[in-house]
Amino acid sequence: MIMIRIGALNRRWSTTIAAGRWLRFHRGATSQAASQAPSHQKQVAPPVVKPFSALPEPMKGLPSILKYLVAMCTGGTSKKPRLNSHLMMGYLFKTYGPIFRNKFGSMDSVSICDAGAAREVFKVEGKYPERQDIAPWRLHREVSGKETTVLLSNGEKWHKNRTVVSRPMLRPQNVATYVQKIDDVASDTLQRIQSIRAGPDGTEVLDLENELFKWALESISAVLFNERMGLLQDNIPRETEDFINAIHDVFDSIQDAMFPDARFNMLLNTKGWRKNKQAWDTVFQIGEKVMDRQLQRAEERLARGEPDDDGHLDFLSIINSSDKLTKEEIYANTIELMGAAIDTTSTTLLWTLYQLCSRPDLQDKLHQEVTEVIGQDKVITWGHLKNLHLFKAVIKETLRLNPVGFVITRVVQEDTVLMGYEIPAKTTVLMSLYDMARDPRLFKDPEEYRPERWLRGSEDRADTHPYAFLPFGFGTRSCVGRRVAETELQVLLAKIVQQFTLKQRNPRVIPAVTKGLLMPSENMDICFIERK
Ligand code: HEM
Repeated sequence: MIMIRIGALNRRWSTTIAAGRWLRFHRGATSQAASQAPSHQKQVAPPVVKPFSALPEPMKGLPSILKYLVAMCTGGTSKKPRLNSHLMMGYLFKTYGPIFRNKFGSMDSVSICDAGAAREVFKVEGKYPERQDIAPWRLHREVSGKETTVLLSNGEKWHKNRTVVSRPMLRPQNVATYVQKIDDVASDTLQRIQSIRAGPDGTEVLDLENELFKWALESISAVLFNERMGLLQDNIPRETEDFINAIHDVFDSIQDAMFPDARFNMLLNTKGWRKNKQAWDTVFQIGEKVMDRQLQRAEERLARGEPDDDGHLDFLSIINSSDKLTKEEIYANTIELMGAAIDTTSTTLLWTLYQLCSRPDLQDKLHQEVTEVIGQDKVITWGHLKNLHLFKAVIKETLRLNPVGFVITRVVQEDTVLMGYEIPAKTTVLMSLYDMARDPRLFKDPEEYRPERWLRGSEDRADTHPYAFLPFGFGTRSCVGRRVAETELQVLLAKIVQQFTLKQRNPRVIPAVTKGLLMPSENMDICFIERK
């Protein structure tokens, strides 16, 4: 058992009370801690804090392999059994309450579904916040001698890489210079959507998931290298196709390579591990080739004293000129950004289009907004984006109900107390965005897709607990591609709404499955019908 000083506990308890007060004030208490909070501070004895070992623990004592099999069976939306972590977590929260401990192979973590407790976690994330180890990805770097950088490293190493990468990715002045490239790609994507529509009435995009995936990869390549990969043409180069498939596999294999234990899977060379390794090998092999070509071009341009094609420096040239990173670190950072940029952004757009299909009234409102803000302009600019308020609200609402990264994780750096339990330093805490979004104490009518709740001045507007909605994470370790992702999403969505109305061929609810990220479980058969 971990010994914690009483003074430190009291201090933390008062912050838990503050979080609880917010919630009771707004919609009633959400956490156990809050519900136990005393009404007259003076007369009340310090609350009893339970030890770590008292945390509810599903399937306590069962071997990991058995737990894994049971977990596979609770993830029953897809045809074959698979580990649908978001469903499993939801089931466990319902059964064991908003906090429980999970021991799985070498992993020992605590899961929470409580905004006040999430706030407490971030208070002790430390100077160099750490996420849950993505062991299969890290182990691949270890065995192949590749660097871990902004996504996968920790401590001072992470900080050094993050500092270099943040500037070109997050500073609004820099992101504004990417809008033209993002707009170019979106225009080509729109043309492609128009030309490949098929199905009985010629309006359906048959493999929309893959088409949006190509859009996201084409967009991020334009931002990172200032190079178009040619993905929106009919005949894609073989190598590019391999790259796309490999990026898919990186996510698709993550659960099979991670559970019940990543190192064990590596040693046994299981199917999941082999798929993960092969995918990363391909991503590095092709990615490094593209970067070599780009760096050489950039150096030649520099030697001739010429700026970039459009007068701006691309991401790769900026980080290459920083002198703070080795060539291997530059490669690994860029590849990690690409890996993090593609499925996340394309799936978010896919979920948004799906949600819009059941809200024709909302499509009309979006059309009205885009007409007012952009009018007949062909190119969408940074200035336009500032005024697309409903578009922003729509994307936020998608990320509330369908957060592609459905849990945020942190390794707490100090002993703390969460919802009345001692949590020792170095414990990994998983915060479920998916379950918080469905909690009626945090969101009114939580299951309803209602973007209006995010609009200032709207009747539906309600205060949201600041830690209940974190689709891009929190603090210094939050998503470094957030601005780029939001820009890409707003620009393509605006162009789609300008030209089409959206309908599902067979309207139905599409459940999510977890393939590393929260993905649709089946093809959505969305039709793009030309607006009159
Ligand atoms: C809708 C799209 C996206 C979503 C929902 C999303 C979400 C997230 C989340 C939840 C995290 C973890 C944050 C945390 O632990 O606090 C993250 C980290 C990260 N994201 Fe994104 N992301 C998106 C797009 C992108 C794009 C386009 C890029 C690259 C251009 C990117 C690059 C990264 C990187 C490098 C990290 C790790 C940052 C670090 O550890 O310092 N993401 N993202």
